[in-house]
Amino acid sequence: MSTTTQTRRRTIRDVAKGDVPGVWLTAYTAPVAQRLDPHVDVMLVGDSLGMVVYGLPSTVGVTMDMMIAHGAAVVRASHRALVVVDMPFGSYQESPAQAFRNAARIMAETGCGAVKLEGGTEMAETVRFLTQRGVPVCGHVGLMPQAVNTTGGFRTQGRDAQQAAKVRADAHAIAEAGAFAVVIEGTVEPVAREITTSLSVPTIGIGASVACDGQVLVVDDLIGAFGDFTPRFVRRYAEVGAMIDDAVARYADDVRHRRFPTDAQCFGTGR
Ligand SMILES: Nc1nc(=O)c2c([nH]1)NC[C@@H]1CN(c3ccc(C(=O)N[C@@H](CCC(=O)O)C(=O)O)cc3)CN21
Ligand SMILES: CC(C)C(=O)C(=O)O
Ligand SMILES: [Mg+2]
Repeated sequence: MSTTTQTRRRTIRDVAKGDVPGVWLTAYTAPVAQRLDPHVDVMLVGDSLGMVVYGLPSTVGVTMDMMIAHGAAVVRASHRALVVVDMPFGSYQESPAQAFRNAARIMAETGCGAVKLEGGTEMAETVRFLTQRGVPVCGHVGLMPQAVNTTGGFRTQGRDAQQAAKVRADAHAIAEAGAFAVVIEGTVEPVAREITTSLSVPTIGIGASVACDGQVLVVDDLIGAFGDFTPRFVRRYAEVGAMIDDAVARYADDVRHRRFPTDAQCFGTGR
């Protein structure tokens, strides 16, 4: 028996609704997962990796194989946080059976503790099908990036009464179907607050106000490592992009002026 502190990995029971807000962040790679693991409750292997890691214009082109490769890396590099893997576009919308087949493959091949899928009332039957068969599901309502081609852009949801009613109905349907948590993205505060008050499972906000039971962000956004755009809901806690620029510029200058390498970086000079 090890004498070091052994903490078993968080499960969906450990991230239930509570007084202390849940800390969720995306992670796509082993080195990042290793750093986040001590600090967060949940690491989300988000399909945002398509835009952040692969330079795709949206999350629509993300594949099962991409999610599985990154999900497995994040699970390998962590031991404490619950790992949730996004189901990519096209892997679950067809039928509950298709969703189960792909969710089971994600869980078996990554070792993650849960999957997440986007959708509201139309996905409730699928969420019920999965949760009744051993697949913990996190919902995702409000701004649903995989629907970018039907919504015509990444648009905040719930600003008018009709939209607000839809986001509310979506969150309730998914929770009622057995989701252990519901991500609310890009939704105005009154709607997020009402949903949070009326659900028994935690709401996890991203651009959905402090009223939610927890928060999630794309980690590259919060450390300033993603430069293509910065949604209004992001707070930058570091400027890693600028640090990389500076480091690489200095390296390039040193190489061009033969200041790198020096003897300290060599295995023997014969001098
Ligand atoms: N790096 C990154 N961060 C994310 O949060 C993220 C991704 N990628 N990729 C997948 C989706 C796409 N997301 C996005 C993308 C753009 C906006 C955006 O431009 N929003 C505008 C205006 C929205 C409005 O007012 O309707 C903004 O100013 O925030 C928001 C969410 C969130 N997700
Ligand atoms: C931002 C979160 C909620 C997400 O779905 C993702 O990163 O793909
Ligand atoms: Mg996603």
